[in-house]
Amino acid sequence: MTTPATRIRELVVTPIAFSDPPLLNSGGVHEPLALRVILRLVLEDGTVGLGESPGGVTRLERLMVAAKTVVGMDVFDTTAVAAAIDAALLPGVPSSHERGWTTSAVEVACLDAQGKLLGRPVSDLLGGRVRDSVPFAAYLFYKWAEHPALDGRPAIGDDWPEALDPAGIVEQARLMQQRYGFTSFKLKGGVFPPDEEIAAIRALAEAFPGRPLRLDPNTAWTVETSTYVARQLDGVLEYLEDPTATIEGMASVARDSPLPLATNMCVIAWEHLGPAVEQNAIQVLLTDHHYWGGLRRTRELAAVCEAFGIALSMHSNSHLGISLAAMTHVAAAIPNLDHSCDTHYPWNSADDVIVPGVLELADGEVKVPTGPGLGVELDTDALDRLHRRYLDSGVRRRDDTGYMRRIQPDYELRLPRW
Ligand SMILES: O=C([O-])[C@@H](O)[C@@H](O)[C@H](O)[C@@H](O)C(=O)[O-]
Ligand SMILES: [Mg+2]
Repeated sequence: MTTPATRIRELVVTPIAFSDPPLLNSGGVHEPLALRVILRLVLEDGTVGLGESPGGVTRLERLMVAAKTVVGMDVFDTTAVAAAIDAALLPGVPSSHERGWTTSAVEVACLDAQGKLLGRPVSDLLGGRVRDSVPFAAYLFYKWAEHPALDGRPAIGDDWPEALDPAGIVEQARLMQQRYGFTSFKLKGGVFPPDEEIAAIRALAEAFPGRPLRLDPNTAWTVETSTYVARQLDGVLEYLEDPTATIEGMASVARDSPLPLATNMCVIAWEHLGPAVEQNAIQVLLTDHHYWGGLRRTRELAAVCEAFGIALSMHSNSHLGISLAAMTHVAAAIPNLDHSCDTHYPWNSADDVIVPGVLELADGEVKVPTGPGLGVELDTDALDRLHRRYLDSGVRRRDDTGYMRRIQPDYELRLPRW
């Protein structure tokens, strides 16, 4: 009997490390290296599907379990592939959200391989694209000019100036606009006292009149502070993202907030949707295929949001081009994408693992690739280089707080802080 060409022969799992600037958030500061894992799903006929997952040793170990589980399965059986990985992880990983990170990355690699076999873009496998390009927002961060010299290592600079006050944030927004043409802006807050961040948003509103603005302090505020900020920025922000923790906390803010509230923190698994809807805790969901079960499940999530009148946006973490391609395909296939998507890509794109040329951020948008699968090609030299960097660096998990403490020993993580 011959082996079907669509059978999965191997899943190659490669951890990588790439440069990241000193971006500040409510939990500390980004380290000089960020971690991801690149997947190559190899079929019996030699077709290779690409995937990209957030890194860190825990996620890596789970992907290694997935790599053993999927061998011999058919690449078109994505539901069975996800169920098999889920079952293999379940004994040690009770959280469906946590298991979702692994199944999602493998699903993207399966869809890339399917598209290559069929000669069709992934967006076609998701029902077809409803837009030819996907809008993204500039993701603004308070940042230091450079990673300071530490433990004998010299300082590490980058091509974005320091941004620690409203003028610095406006300058960063102008650069983002010049370099990528963004027309909407998100500020990562939770770094300075709320009135300083309100001032930064007001400065952006003055510099970019009529442009959509958002603020996301990653739960740095109490319910009272969140309500205060929402009232201050009524008519200025399109939405306020995760001002405070938990569905209950967000529901309390929502009762008194004139602004829509958005989340990528308190509604992160299917079982959270019921309580969030019952309590009217959120008006916008930032979806993320990396943990919602992949691209098809994200499409389904969009339909659920439509049913309950929840608007849709998209979340991002530090990522490279395979993830950007996957985000672009799924966003292209979702009719009710109500807001431009987040992306960290400008902060990290210099170190990408894909061959340049297909995915370009221009005019604040990414054109949906029309080639087979995700439409991007792996740069294997870049992959080898970033894998070596991972091996040599010794960095094995993201630790924004620990890194901040090495620079400012009296730094304390407090959520809420204000
Ligand atoms: O990279 C960061 O510092 C962000 O805060 C990230 O960790 C968040 O996951 C994300 O961007 C968000 O919207 O909350
Ligand atoms: Mg967020």
